[in-house]
Parts: sequence; structure tokens; C-alpha cells
Amino acid sequence: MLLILQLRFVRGDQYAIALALLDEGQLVLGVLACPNLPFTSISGGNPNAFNGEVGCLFFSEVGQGTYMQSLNGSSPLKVQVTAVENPEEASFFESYEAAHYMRYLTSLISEKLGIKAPPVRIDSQVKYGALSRGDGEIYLRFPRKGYREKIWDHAAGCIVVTEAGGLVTDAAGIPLDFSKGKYLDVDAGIIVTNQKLMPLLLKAVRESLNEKASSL
Ligand SMILES: Nc1ncnc2c1ncn2[C@@H]1O[C@H](COP(=O)(O)O)[C@@H](OP(=O)(O)O)[C@H]1O
Ligand SMILES: [Mg+2]
Repeated sequence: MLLILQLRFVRGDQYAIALALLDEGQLVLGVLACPNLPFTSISGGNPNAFNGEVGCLFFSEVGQGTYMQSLNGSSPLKVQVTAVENPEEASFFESYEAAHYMRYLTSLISEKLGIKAPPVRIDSQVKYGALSRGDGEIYLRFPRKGYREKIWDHAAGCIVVTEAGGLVTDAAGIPLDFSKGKYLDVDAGIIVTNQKLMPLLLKAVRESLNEKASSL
């Protein structure tokens, strides 16, 4: 059994304290505390320009769904990813930090999907929490060449989203494998969305990666 703890502070914006439990390489439990995330949906707004209550705790156990409560201790509410099927109605999350990903690639993918909303840029695994409760439909993560993803940056977020009905895969549609040590061996990047949108997202990702390869 392996316990993963991630503690991440950022520039006063969004950050998460993430805890996951692996049993023989399988995710069984995840807890994601997001002290600066508004308790109500950030859909269509800026999470850092919000006056209401902030502080959310997401927790999931395999097969049991995902729940969210306020960090002040409200009763837990079951959360679900959205049921949006039309990519034109979708919005997507990506890193706040431009150095963490290939922005031209995420904008190409969103263009191919016909997404109209601008990207929602948030630090850390808060993106997984926000997606799990339906604040947006898609999370795109395409680090620059040579970067290797670590399990502690994705384990809690992955179970929080999957238990809320979403899918977390690499760019080829393969679910993340947490059984191989500290690194995730992913093909090109990580994509997250609901079950309805995943086939269209995978197609847009494949086409975008092919265009990128042929332009080199
Ligand atoms: N060049 C890079 N590309 C992608 N991810 C990176 C990166 N450098 C660091 N990271 C990881 O991405 C995490 C933040 O994710 P995000 O980009 O979604 O905010 C960082 O967490 P820490 O800053 O806690 O180490 C770090 O582990
Ligand atoms: Mg880190």
C-alpha cells in the first residue's frame, strides 16, 4: 500500500492539498482540499475574483462516488461531472502556468472541437475538483517535451473525477496507470472529460497531434 501526499502553495491563487491511497497500484481513495476554490460553481467566471465562501473538500472512495463539502464543515454533497454532449457548449481547463504546457496545442484542440468559451486557467489539482462538480467539461494537459508526470500530481484528482463519472486518460485514451512507481508513463499528455465527450475529444487530440507532427 502506498500513501501519496502533495502539498502545493501558489501565488495566492488556487492550490490543493492532495492525498491518495493506492492498493497494489490501484487507486482506492482520494481527498482533495482546495482552500481558495469558491464553494459555488466557477463556471463562466474567474475563480480568483469571487466574493462568496471559498474552501472545498472533495473526497472519493472507489465505487462510492465523489462528495464535496465546504472546508468549514458543511454536509457532504454528491457531485457529478456534467452531461454536456455538444463540444460547442463545453469549456476547458488548463494550467495557469504557461511554462507547464503547450498552449498552441490546447488551443488547436479546442478550435477543432468548436469550443467557444475561453480557457479557464487554474493552478494545481483544483482543476480536477472543479471538473468533478461540473464547473467545466474538459481538462487538457500537454506538457512540453521531456517532462515526466508524477503520480502525486494526478492520483487524488483522477479518482475524484472518475468517481464523479468522468474519464482520465492519456492522449491515446489509455487510463492512467498508477502502478509503475513515481512516474506516469503517458502518451503525449493527459485528457479529462465526461464519457459523452471523450470520443470527440480523442479525435480532436489525435488530429491535433498529427498536425503538430507533420509541421515539424
Ligand atoms: N514543466 C512542467 N510541465 C508540466 N508540469 C509541471 C512542470 N513543472 C512542474 N510541473 C508539475 O505540475 C504541477 C502543477 O500543475 P499545474 O500546471 O496543473 O498547475 C506542479 O506542482 P508543484 O508546483 O506543486 O510542484 C509540478 O509538479
Ligand atoms: Mg509538486
